[in-house]
Amino acid sequence: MTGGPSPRAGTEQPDPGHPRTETVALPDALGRRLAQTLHAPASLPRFDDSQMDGYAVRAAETPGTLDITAPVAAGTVPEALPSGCAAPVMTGAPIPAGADAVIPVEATSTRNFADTGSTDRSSTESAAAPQRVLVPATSPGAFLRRRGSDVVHGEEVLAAGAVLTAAGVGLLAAFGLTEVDVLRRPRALVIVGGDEVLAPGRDLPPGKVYDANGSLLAGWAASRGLEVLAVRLIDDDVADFVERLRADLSDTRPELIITSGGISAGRYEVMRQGFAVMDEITFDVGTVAMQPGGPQGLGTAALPGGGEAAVICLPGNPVSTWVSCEAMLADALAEAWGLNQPQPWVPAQLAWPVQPLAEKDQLRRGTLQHTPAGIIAAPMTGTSSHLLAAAATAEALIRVPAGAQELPAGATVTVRRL
Ligand SMILES: Nc1nc2c(c(=O)[nH]1)N[C@H]1C(S)=C(S)[C@@H](COP(=O)(O)OP(=O)(O)OC[C@H]3O[C@@H](n4cnc5c(N)ncnc54)[C@H](O)[C@@H]3O)O[C@H]1N2
Ligand code: MOO
Repeated sequence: MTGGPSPRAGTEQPDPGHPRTETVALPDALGRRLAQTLHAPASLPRFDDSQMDGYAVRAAETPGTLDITAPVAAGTVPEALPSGCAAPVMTGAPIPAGADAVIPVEATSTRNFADTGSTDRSSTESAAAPQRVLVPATSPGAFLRRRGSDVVHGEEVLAAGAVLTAAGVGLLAAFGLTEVDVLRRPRALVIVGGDEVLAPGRDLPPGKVYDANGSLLAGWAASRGLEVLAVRLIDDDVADFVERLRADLSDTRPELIITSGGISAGRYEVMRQGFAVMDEITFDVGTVAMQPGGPQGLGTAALPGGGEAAVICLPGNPVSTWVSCEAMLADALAEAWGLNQPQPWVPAQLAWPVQPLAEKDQLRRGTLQHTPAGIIAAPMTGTSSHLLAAAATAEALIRVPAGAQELPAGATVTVRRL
């Protein structure tokens, strides 16, 4: 089995029941994708300003001794600079008309504004403040930040679909924006369970286990850029599962359904048995040549009134579920919906010998050490898919390709940092 959810262009509207974009407040826009191309609504900087705490001068009047005018604080509008004068300007302050360069204060006879006189922004009076300053030679444009030198009004700054980084969010705020239109996150429904699986927080009768996968999948899906609509914890009652899923298809209208467990060869395989009786679901289950994460299901669910959801069924062992997400589903989401790219697979050298499986790639959990010679990958002891505690300390997946021969220490494998 290859692939993931049926690929769709990142901006396509899969469900007519939901708008393609939404408006979010700026801090919440981090990591979201822009709905429309952004053209700069203003030039940045908005005015010529000073790059340094220093003196605004006419370059042609340097070097020399100049009269000191009133200081120019950031956030004020200065008088024009008379000839023969130097205006103290603070970083970010507008440049007085007539000045064409700034000389950092430490390059002048003043050395440091902090020790010279009043902190009253409007005051020109100070017993300690010198009246004249000796400045070195400079040239026009020195230490000036020209209006529009970052971006010019009307210029394209970010393309539709671009992921907003922290710098991107800061840029929107610098333009004075408080909210932005972003592409809606694909809507995911998580279904986990089995008769033995109970929600954490309750007493645990003998033979039962707490649901690890609901939280695991919900957290992982949100971190990959999905909107998690709900986490449904079901038991092995097939009729109940079908009824609840039909209600969810109608009410929550997911674009992706991620299930965990209930798909292998047992007597009680609720997902597999439930999907089989639902006409609105096409579904196939098979095995990929990978351990953990062998059993996998893939399908689609038709939504009432139009639209469809991709159905991804992951094996129930917690490490199998998790490894399936990190090694396959992340790539499928990036390809299908343009969500964040997972870490690349990169070469590394085994820290110690490893015996591969004969016919399946094995995804060992391990730690990485970065050395001048490259990355050393140390696989953890134990390969079984119930070893969640070990997985929780892993830094990387280590792909050990199928083969008969033991791989010696130093053999090259590929690793994906988690
Ligand atoms: N005869 C065969 N048996 C099994 C095969 C096979 O090929 N033939 N494959 C094995 C492999 S590999 C895996 S992986 C599992 C996958 O089984 P299911 O996806 O059907 O998962 P379950 O049987 O429901 O559960 C497996 C295991 O995981 C625990 N589990 C399930 N859900 C949760 C949860 N939400 N939180 C915590 N733990 C969970 C469950 O209790 C079981 O221990 O099948 C093998 N068997
Ligand atoms: O593939 Mo199962 O996931 O080995 O445990």
